[in-house]
Amino acid sequence: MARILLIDDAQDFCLIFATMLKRLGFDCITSTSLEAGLQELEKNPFDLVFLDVYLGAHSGLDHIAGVMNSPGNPDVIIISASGSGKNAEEAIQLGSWDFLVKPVSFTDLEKCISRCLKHREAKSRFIAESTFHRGPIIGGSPQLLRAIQWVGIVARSKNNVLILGETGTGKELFARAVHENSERSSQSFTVVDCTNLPTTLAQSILFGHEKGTFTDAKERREGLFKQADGGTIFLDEIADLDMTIQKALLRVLQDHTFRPLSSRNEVKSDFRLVAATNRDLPQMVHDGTFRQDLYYRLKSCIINLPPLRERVDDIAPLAIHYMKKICKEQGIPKKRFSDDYLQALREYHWAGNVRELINTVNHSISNSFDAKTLHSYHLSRELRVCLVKNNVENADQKLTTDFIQPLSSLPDDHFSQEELPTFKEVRKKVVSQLEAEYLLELVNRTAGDIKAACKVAGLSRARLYELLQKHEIDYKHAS
Ligand SMILES: Nc1ncnc2c1ncn2[C@@H]1O[C@H](COP(=O)(O)OP(=O)(O)OP(=O)(O)O)[C@@H](O)[C@H]1O
Repeated sequence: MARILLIDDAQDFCLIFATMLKRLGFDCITSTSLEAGLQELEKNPFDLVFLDVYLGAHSGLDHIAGVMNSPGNPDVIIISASGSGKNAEEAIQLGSWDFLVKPVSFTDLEKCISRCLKHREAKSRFIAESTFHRGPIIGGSPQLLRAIQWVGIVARSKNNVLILGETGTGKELFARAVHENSERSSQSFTVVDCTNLPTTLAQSILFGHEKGTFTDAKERREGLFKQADGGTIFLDEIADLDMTIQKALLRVLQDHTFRPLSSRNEVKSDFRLVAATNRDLPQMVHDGTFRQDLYYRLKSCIINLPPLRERVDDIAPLAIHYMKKICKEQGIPKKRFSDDYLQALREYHWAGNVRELINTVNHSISNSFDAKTLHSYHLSRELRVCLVKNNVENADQKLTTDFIQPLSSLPDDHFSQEELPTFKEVRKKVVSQLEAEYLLELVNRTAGDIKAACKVAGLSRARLYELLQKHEIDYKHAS
């Protein structure tokens, strides 16, 4: 029987809800606070979680992803006393199955639960039956596994696919996975980098041309859409296509036919389109730089790739995999990772995602010479500055000596006194050293430009002057 949890701070509602579910034949566990609910989720896997929006100081909406990533990967239904359209939209965008407004009628509740559980069952049957080849995709975080599951489902359909994610999240890797797991896997996978497609030649590169169409057209050219016949065409960075090509593409997507430049005949191609972008397409549609009709055509099947900072569990396996690969390529023995190195990787924000992580590991390997173990001091200066800055800002919440020590060695005499200093004294000393280290780097990087320094550091001019004075740093004579 399905396991259902309700997290709602209204005790009387919990009672009524549990009674309604009992009448529907379900046992429902109820938690009257978010904390209690999250603990309940860690104890036992659930199939379905009803989550209130206003939970004391918390918003249920902020915890949809967390709940969905808990053991059993439950589906989430948001339940709220206020029927705010904005909340409903946000809930669905964040992955909630439905949005119910209190009071919920017995019939609506029954319908909603039965649909959700039926869909959940069908999905798990489908996943159990399908064999998904993840190829070179590394990682086991719940967020990544969910994306992989979805790729498995999407790959078997015939739909066009749109992959969304920040730069370096693996959009091309996932596009290949869609192809490799589809019935077209034995056919070609054609990659088009729309960013580097020269506008004047784009039509001819994509759709082909006849001999003599323009001065350099010495031969007839087939075009990439024809080459992809039977296979998959991957349009990377589709947002960079110019408006004329967007219009032509829309037609090609509708009919799967097109006319090469200067040709009298239409050409047919049975391709499957997978497109990707790291841009905000709805915003581009709003700004008039991306065609709305094309966007609607593309968005029927979307794969969202989460950024690396939201799936911290993938960082170590990825780093280890790429460390082994790089060492093998360079013909050197494998390196070990110290705890402080892995901890530093976990703390960083990875704006460039997996691509940046690979470059970082590569840099650390070169920087470690013949050392067998990588430590945080083998990381690039830029990354260490970011970490130090982060650390200073969050010093009060997460100051722990084992994390700070590798980033910035403690003062030499830190534990040399006979008596162990108080935690407060050590903290003050270490924070002060980190501040000085950061400020020196800041001043050097901004070449003494105080305005730029304030912007980078996110500090007011007065606060920055105060800190510079405290550490006796002369910003005017930065090297
Ligand atoms: N989950 C993963 N497992 C293994 N390697 C990965 C993973 N995700 C990304 N990579 C690697 O990271 C690098 C960047 O990935 P990819 O080119 O697919 O990103 P992208 O999202 O298409 O980036 P961009 O938007 O900049 O084109 C590649 O070397 C890819 O192999």
